[in-house]
Formats: sequence, structure tokens, C-alpha cells
Amino acid sequence: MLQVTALERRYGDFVAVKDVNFTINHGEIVGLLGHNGAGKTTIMKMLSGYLEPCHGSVTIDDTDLQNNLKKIQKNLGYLPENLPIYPEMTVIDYLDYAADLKGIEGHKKHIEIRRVVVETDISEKLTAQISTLSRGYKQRVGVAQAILGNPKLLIMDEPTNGLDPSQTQHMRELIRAVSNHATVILSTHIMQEVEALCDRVLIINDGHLIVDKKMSELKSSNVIALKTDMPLAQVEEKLKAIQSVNKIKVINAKDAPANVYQLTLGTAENQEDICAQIAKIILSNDFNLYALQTVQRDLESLFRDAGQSEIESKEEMTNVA
Ligand SMILES: Nc1ncnc2c1ncn2[C@@H]1O[C@H](COP(=O)(O)OP(=O)(O)OP(=O)(O)O)[C@@H](O)[C@H]1O
Repeated sequence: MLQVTALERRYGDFVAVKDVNFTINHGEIVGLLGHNGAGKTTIMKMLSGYLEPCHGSVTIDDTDLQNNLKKIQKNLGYLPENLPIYPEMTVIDYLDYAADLKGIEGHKKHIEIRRVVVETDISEKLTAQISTLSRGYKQRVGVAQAILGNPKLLIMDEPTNGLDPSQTQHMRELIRAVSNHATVILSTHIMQEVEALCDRVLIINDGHLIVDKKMSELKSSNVIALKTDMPLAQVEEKLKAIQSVNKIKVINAKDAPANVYQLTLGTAENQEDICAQIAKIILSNDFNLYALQTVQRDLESLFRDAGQSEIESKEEMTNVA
């Protein structure tokens, strides 16, 4: 649905975004992640047509964005990082104006404004001047204008910025509901947000796209954690029979007689079969098996290491240990 090809943006001589390519299908919720200054906002501005790329293209349903800006922006919702909300306007006037900009008219305009006011829970502030609103309420007004007209593509820069926990939860539900009829791209620094919402993650580093993976792929690792009283020498000898086990490391030997071992596999596939084979070997040799589990990557550390040449697998072995 959304296709980004060789996208590039310079600010003077500085290259903020370089050769970014990805495709996003209808109904996906995609998280755009990266450290401060990585280029996320620049990409989002180009996706929403507010900033022209120096090179490359954005097409939505095979229609070029730059050449059909007005038409596409009617079906696009954008929550920018710094809301361009007019401080002197009241909330209701601002939503009315935003609806006009999207070409929503007449009876439909009233219905739409009512809908977004309810969905973002801002009815009690409708007549308040925007300059008097708290950060969280301003954010909700920004989200309300973004979802006006049921856009097919919703782009949100830090959507839960400034919201309290219950509003954050509410916003997540809202984003999920929107994704039933739209593609959603959101940038965030909050990993729980990514875990709770995203089907896929794009990680940007120094203007380059360095990771484009489904959540499930991103979290899966080729590591199994094993807790047993079988000593290391025997574990090494007996598990040789399983070809996929490449490396065995003792993680925690303090809990004697049980050790926690980290088994690195040559592949991230068939882990359940490999676990079954390991269990059989331990038990058939009359040792105790206290724990055996595949280890998921920890998103926080993945994100932290995003600038490294190779993203290391930092596993959470603590549960087993
Ligand atoms: N108008 C501008 N003029 C010059 N440089 C800019 C401009 N806007 C952004 N940049 C630079 O481009 C780079 C990418 O900025 P961008 O705002 O896209 O990053 P970001 O990933 O959204 O960061 P953050 O998480 O801090 O919001 C940064 O180095 C920034 O300083």
C-alpha cells in the first residue's frame, strides 16, 4: 500500500535520511524507532507530504505523493512531533478548521468532529482556548485532528507523549481500532508501546534503515536456556549428538548442584524439537531438568545496540537463572 523508494533528505550539506526503502501493507502497525536525531521525524514529514524529499519517492496505492499531494492528504492523518496547534483558537474551532482542510463538509463534518471528540475524550475542553490546555490535552487534540475523516494512513510522531497511564492505554486501544481500517506508522521511544502495538519495526540509525523486521522475528533468538544438575563436561559431551547446538556456556554455577547453561544454536528454527531432544538426553542420563526454554530478545537492548554494526542478541537469561 505504502511504498518508499530510495528516500533521501538533506539539510544543507547534512544528509539526514539516506536511501531508505520499505513497503507497508494495509492494516499494519509499524513502529519507527531510532535514537534522537536518527531521522524519524524527517521520514515522517516526507511520508505525510510536509517535507519534500531531495531524492526518491513515496507512493500510496501506486499514486505518487508529491504529484498528488492534496488528494492523498485528504486520506492521511498526521500527528506531528510539535503540534502546529493554534494557541488562540478554541478546541472546537481548531477541529472545525482541520476538518475544512481535509475537505470534510456539511453534516459529515459534524458527525466526524463528534466522533473524534468522543474517541479522544476531549468533550469537556471543547470551548477552552488551546493555549490553556495541558500537554496531555494538547496531544489528544492533535490526535483528534489526525483521525478526522477516518484516514487510510495514520502517521504519528510520539503519540503518547505527555499522556498519563490511563490515557496511554486508551490511546493504544484507539490506535488498534484505527488499524482495522488503516495503516499506522508511529514513532516512539517507549519500548512497551512497540511491544503492545506494533506488527513490525523499522529501526533508523544515522538516516539509514538498519532493521526492517516483524516483531516476532525481531524477538526470536537462537538461544536456549537450560537449568540442570548435569555437569558441564557431560552436557558438552551428550549434547554433541544434537547438531544444531553450536556453543555451550555456563551462565550461573552458583546454584549448585544445578547450573544454568546458555546453548547457542546454528539456527533460530525448530527450537521446540531441539528442546525436546535436550530434555530426553538429560532425563535419560538420570539428571534433573529444572528449566528449559527458548530465549526471546529483549527489545530495550536491541534498541540500545541499534547503532552497532551487528545487532547482538542480548538475552534475558535471568528468569531461568
Ligand atoms: N530543519 C533542519 N535543519 C537542519 N538540520 C535538521 C533540521 N531538521 C532536522 N535536522 C537534523 O536532521 C537529523 C534528523 O532529525 P530528526 O528530527 O528527523 O530526528 P529524529 O529521529 O526524529 O530525532 P528525535 O527522536 O530527537 O525527535 C538531526 O541531526 C537533526 O539535527
